[in-house]
Amino acid sequence: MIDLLGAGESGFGQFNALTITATLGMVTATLALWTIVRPKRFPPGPRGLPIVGSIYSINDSPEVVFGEWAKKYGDIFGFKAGERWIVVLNRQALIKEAVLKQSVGFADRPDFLSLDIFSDGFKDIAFSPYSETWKLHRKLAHSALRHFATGKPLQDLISSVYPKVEKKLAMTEGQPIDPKVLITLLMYNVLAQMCFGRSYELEDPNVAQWMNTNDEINEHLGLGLAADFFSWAKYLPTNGPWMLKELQERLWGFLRLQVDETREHYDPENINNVYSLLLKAQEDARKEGENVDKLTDTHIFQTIADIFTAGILTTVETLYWAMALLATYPEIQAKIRVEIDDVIGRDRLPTINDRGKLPYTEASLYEVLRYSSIVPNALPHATTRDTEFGGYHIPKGTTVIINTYSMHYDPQEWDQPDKFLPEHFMDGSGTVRDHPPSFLPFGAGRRGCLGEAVAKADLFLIFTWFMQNYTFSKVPGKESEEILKMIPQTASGRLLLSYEIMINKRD
Ligand code: HEM
Repeated sequence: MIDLLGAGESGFGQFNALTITATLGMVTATLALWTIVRPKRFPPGPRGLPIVGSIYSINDSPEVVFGEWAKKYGDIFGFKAGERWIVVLNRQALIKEAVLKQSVGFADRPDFLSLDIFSDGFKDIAFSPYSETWKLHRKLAHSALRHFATGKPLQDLISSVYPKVEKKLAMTEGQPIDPKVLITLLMYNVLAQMCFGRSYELEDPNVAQWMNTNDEINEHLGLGLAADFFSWAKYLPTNGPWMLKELQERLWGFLRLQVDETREHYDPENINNVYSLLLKAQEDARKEGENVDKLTDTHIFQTIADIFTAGILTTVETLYWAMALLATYPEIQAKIRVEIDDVIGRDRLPTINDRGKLPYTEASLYEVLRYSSIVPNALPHATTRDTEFGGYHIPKGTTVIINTYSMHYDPQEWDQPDKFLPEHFMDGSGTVRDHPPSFLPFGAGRRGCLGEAVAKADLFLIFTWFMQNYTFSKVPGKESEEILKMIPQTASGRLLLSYEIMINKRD
């Protein structure tokens, strides 16, 4: 007998299974495709793949990938990275329009998990959202830096470290040296005195440990965490967030010792370092009966951590580039030295008042900042509100990348941008061009670098002192070796790989 019913059931069952599978497939495909449907009037850009977007393309120096996309889609383009829509701004007109003219609209930061972990819940200055709390801390930090990190106090502070550097260099005279350790120790001392009123031996093992931890962070987390782009990734048993927490604890642990010590010796009648000034602000607010929710110990710790870390790492990387460039271009080095010998001579230290009198030296330093572009995409911004920009609509909360590298290497703005030429910053009459239009190494506007003035003064004093007293050259026998090689695969910046040079005292 033919089992009509059974056959019918089985046919119906098969039909049902097929329909369900097909429907599920279609729903999944639609949902997946929906993940890359652009918001209305969003800037054009690469389409990317469902779910992941174009994140797979950002696997090496993002600023280079962005340059390629800008050629294809224009100076403003957008793409999806995991769950995030990202807009990238290129070249000076658009970047300045955003950070200077529409500063508030672009003043937020994205809520990446990595930044959340690093700033103890966005309680620092650099990564916290645009808010009243951020404004308060930025203002406080600004005023503290004005007190302790400008003019004569800064000059005295920096020159107090020179004897330690001289001693160290005397020990390595005639031998190849990787100057990274030396300049980190120099800057560490400067920042420790500025922030905590404390100095360190150049050989202090804690300093070396602090440096290694920073290197580890760059190495393992240079391109951020998966959870920065996929919210569900924080539930995966991967070790990214855990590793970041552990590294952060190590980094902050050491800083905490200095914070506790400074607190122990805190004297409101004698405020002589940045951290004590922040404590005083907290104490005053308490006395006035003000709400100190925005001025907790964690906030103050995070502010000092920002100043300390940003203040050391950025200046060190810039000086590291400067030394490699000087060793590579001895003829530029010789011209700088002639100028310094003429204006300052050899018998006194360079001072902050020498600024403006050394055009070629200053032009060379600006060229180091342009050529190195150590922070090529600034820090990530985000829109504070729905924003009309460049003929497009950028929804509130969109991550925005300011590609300052595109300004610094723009062939329409610079003659031979790929070359290291101090003349880029000189005008025809021998005067330094300190604000050329396509130059923004510190960002600008609301979120511009808090330490720009400090960094420029630090760099001027240290660079000039080194040039006045030492020569930099490639290691004999290795003259043809390239030392300007960058660490690949990192979003932490354009950082150089380790190198060795000769640093010899001038006769
Ligand atoms: C060569 C040295 C330096 C360079 C190239 C540099 C560059 C930058 C850049 C590009 C930004 C991001 C701007 C933006 O997002 O639009 C930034 C932010 C910042 N920098 Fe610097 N910086 C340097 C030195 C310093 C120093 C010495 C300090 C502290 C003493 C400092 C503290 C900060 C802070 C706190 C922020 C975050 C500002 C905010 O979000 O409100 N930087 N810096």
